[in-house]
This record gives sequence, C-alpha cells and structure tokens, in this order.
Amino acid sequence: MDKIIIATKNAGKLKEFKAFFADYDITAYGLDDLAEQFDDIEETGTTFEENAALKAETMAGHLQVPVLADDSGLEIDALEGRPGVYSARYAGEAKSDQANMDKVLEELQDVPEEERTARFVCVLAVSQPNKETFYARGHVEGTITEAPRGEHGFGYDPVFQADGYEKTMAELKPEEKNQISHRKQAMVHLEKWLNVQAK
Ligand SMILES: O=c1[nH]c(=O)c2ncn([C@@H]3O[C@H](COP(=O)(O)OP(=O)(O)OP(=O)(O)O)[C@@H](O)[C@H]3O)c2[nH]1
Ligand SMILES: [Mg+2]
Repeated sequence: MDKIIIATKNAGKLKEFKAFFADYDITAYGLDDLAEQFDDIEETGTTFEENAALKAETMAGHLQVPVLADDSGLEIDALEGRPGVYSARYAGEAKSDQANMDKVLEELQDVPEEERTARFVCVLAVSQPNKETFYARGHVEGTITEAPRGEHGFGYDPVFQADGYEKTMAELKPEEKNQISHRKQAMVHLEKWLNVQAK
C-alpha cells in the first residue's frame, strides 16, 4: 500500500496522520485533498467506535478503496465524561476550538487541580470493500489546566497536560505530541493491520 484516504475534514488530525503514515512510506490524503466535494457525514453514533465506523464505511462504500476514519474526543471525569463524542461541537455547530475550550474551563471553574483528571480518546476504523471493519483504540491520561497554554496542535490541546509532563499538548512540539498522543497509541494498534496488509 502506498496511499490511504482518511475520512476527515479536520486539518489538525490530517497533519498528524500525514506524519504517522510517512514513517511507513504511505501518503495520507484527507477528504479536502480529493477533487470530489463530500457533504459532512452525520455523526449520529453514541460511541467513538460507531462514529468512526460511520465515517470509514460511508466513504469506503462510496470510493471503493480502503478508508481510515478517526473519531476522537476529550473525557473529563468531573463532567461525567463530557464532552466525549460531542467534543468537536461542544459549544455549538460552529465547531470553534476556542469556544469549546472556554466552555470546558468555565464548567471546571470551581474544580480543584486534583479533580481535573481527563483523557483524550481516539478510535480508528478502517473499512475496506467486502471486509469487516478493523478498529484500533488509544488514549492518553492527563489533567485540564486552569488556562490555555501553547500554540501547537488543535482542539483542546492548549488545556490538556498529559501525566508526567509540565507542558500542555499545545506547548509540546508536534513530534513530541505525536509520540504520546491518543492518536499515536491507536496507530500502534493499527500497525498490526498494516503488517497484515503488507504480506
Ligand atoms: O486537543 C485536541 N487534540 C487532539 O489530538 C484531538 N483529537 C480530537 N480532539 C477533539 O475532539 C474532536 C474530534 O471530533 P471528531 O472526531 O468528530 O472530529 P472532527 O469533527 O473535528 O473531524 P472529522 O474527522 O469528523 O472530519 C476534535 O474536533 C477536537 O475538538 C482533539 N483535541
Ligand atoms: Mg466529526
């Protein structure tokens, strides 16, 4: 395999996948790299697995080639797991990273440091015509900071500090984030699938 399509319109995710797949000499393309324009796939599932499969299977059916999709989000313990599968649209359909972070920080205003535990979760689904969907899940544990710090990454990266680190995900260099992130952990499981394909 020398190329793979990622069923995403999220530029931050795509950048990370391009870096991961470059290590296997595979070029990753997002939906905005393709000539055809695609409507947003409605994420009607209640789990990361359901939404990742929806995105991967819809696009694989349409394009008739293997397609990878990523459904991911932030689970905050003090908010009973919110924003979870609703992470992208937590503060509304505009999908504003800034508004989403503001909402989370406001909801955690009176929550002390030791209770601000959270994790990023990433589920990857690979769909191939006439084959069962393959799933890979990864997560990274951490805490929500009092205020945003850092310019790298996307989404909630400026307010998420992984356990054992003093920098937020947005203060880490992209290559540092890519070594520890939920997406990387899921990619490690996907390697098994990639090896099977290589044979
Ligand atoms: O700080 C972050 N660092 C990350 O590494 C990360 N990964 C996911 N997220 C958040 O979770 C939503 C996913 O929602 P999501 O899986 O539906 O993706 P999306 O709607 O943005 O794009 P698509 O892939 O569906 O086209 C994203 O928008 C972000 O808010 C992250 N935040
Ligand atoms: Mg989405």
